[in-house]
Amino acid sequence: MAKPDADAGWPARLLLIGCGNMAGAMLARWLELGLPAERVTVVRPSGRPVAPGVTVVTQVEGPLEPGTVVMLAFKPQQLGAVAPGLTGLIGPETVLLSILAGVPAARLRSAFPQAGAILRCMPNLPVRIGKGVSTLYGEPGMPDGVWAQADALCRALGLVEWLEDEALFDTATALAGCGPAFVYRFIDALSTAGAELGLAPDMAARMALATMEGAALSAASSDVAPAAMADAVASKGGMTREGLNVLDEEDGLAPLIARTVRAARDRGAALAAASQQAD
Ligand SMILES: NC(=O)C1=CN([C@@H]2O[C@H](COP(=O)(O)OP(=O)(O)OC[C@H]3O[C@@H](n4cnc5c(N)ncnc54)[C@H](O)[C@@H]3O)[C@@H](O)[C@H]2O)C=CC1
Ligand SMILES: O=C(O)[C@@H]1CCC=N1
Repeated sequence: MAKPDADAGWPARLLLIGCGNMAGAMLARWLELGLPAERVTVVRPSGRPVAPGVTVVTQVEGPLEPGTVVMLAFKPQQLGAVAPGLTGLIGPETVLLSILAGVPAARLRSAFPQAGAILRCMPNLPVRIGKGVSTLYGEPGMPDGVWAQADALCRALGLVEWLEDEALFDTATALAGCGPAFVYRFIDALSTAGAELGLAPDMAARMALATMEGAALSAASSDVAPAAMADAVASKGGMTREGLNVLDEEDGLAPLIARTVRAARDRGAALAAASQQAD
């Protein structure tokens, strides 16, 4: 796994505004790969320690050093409440990286008009093991150096995909940001189905998880498309085909997942609206 160069790639200072499930996973991975902990400050209302060497404060304090990367990692609905305390500290030397679902760059720009650069990043939880997906979008005209720094930071977390069209950001969020939750549900459903048909629940859980892991890893290391791999499992006249016939019914898995992803995507607009409140 490529990691950012010790000095060129890691930000001179990294300020996390919020450090819950998602930012916590990102930070843990970065620290594991060598991000110097003393460069990191976390703002969190609880003041609870995050990791050895990382400074934790309950309120953001300025001034920020030039070149500070500020990562917004609280809930989108909190933007209106958090922005006023932060906006005066964000200047032309600050890079703002937002992982807030649904919140458009224009909304961030109106909250932080002085920011040197504004990027959106949509990671997912497997970043913790370097197997995440991060979708990135930068405001037009972003300096190359900022692009490269964000790219390197996120590449340390797994796959990186840049979007040119921000209108697709909610779709990318639904697919990859929310995606792990959908996959976890599938694993659970597979396991439950096995248990309902008589397997011991703990055995079914182990088998479902290992099957998902093996299937995903083999698909990732194969040139064959997943749809064709499914057919390769199905022996002619055998058992798999009977199962696939159910999944492939007109109202089977594909339309279900399409509705799932669409519902998640459409929630982005509501989060964008909520982020406008209390401004
Ligand atoms: N959980 C996930 O898989 C993903 C989450 N995201 C985004 O990450 C952001 C955080 O989500 P989670 O980590 O899941 O939520 P979380 O609830 O685990 O973390 C949010 C954190 O923000 C902190 N916070 C609240 N008010 C604050 C304030 N005034 N100043 C500083 N920190 C404050 C809370 O103490 C909490 O630790 C959201 O905007 C979400 O859209 C993005 C991609 C995936
Ligand atoms: O549920 C959410 O809104 C965030 C965005 C992607 C994953 N969690």
